Amino acid sequence: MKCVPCNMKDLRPMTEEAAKHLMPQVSEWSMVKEDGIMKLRRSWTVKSFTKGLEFFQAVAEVAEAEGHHPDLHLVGWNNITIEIWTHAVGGLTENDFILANKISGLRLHHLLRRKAGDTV
Ligand SMILES: C[C@H](O)[C@H](O)[C@H]1CNC2=NC(N)=NC(=O)C2=N1
Repeated sequence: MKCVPCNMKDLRPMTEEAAKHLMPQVSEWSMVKEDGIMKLRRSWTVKSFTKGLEFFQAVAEVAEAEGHHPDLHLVGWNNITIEIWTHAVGGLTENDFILANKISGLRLHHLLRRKAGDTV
């Protein structure tokens, strides 16, 4: 499935209930609510800062192909957190789940720390 443009008139954030229903499809991701905005969030620990940038590059390619863009955080040199939400509607849309799923499908094992707080 592909993302649809976020500026379509009829695009509205999904309800928390609807989002919860979709969560099993992005099982490694969590749903968080921040300032009233629901987001998908996932963290990884990478082997080095440079590997973190490689990780971001791979994610950027998916984001560009979809025309849907995550918030990328690289903090404390090797901790990556990605948040996905639809800025245009201030919440979650199906696009966010599509993007999360595509990011989960990337083969990025070689960039990750073994004893990571995350099992990919
Ligand atoms: C037209 C195009 O789909 C929009 O400008 C997109 C670009 N990427 C986007 N990404 C995200 N995450 N949210 C948006 O609202 C958004 N808008």
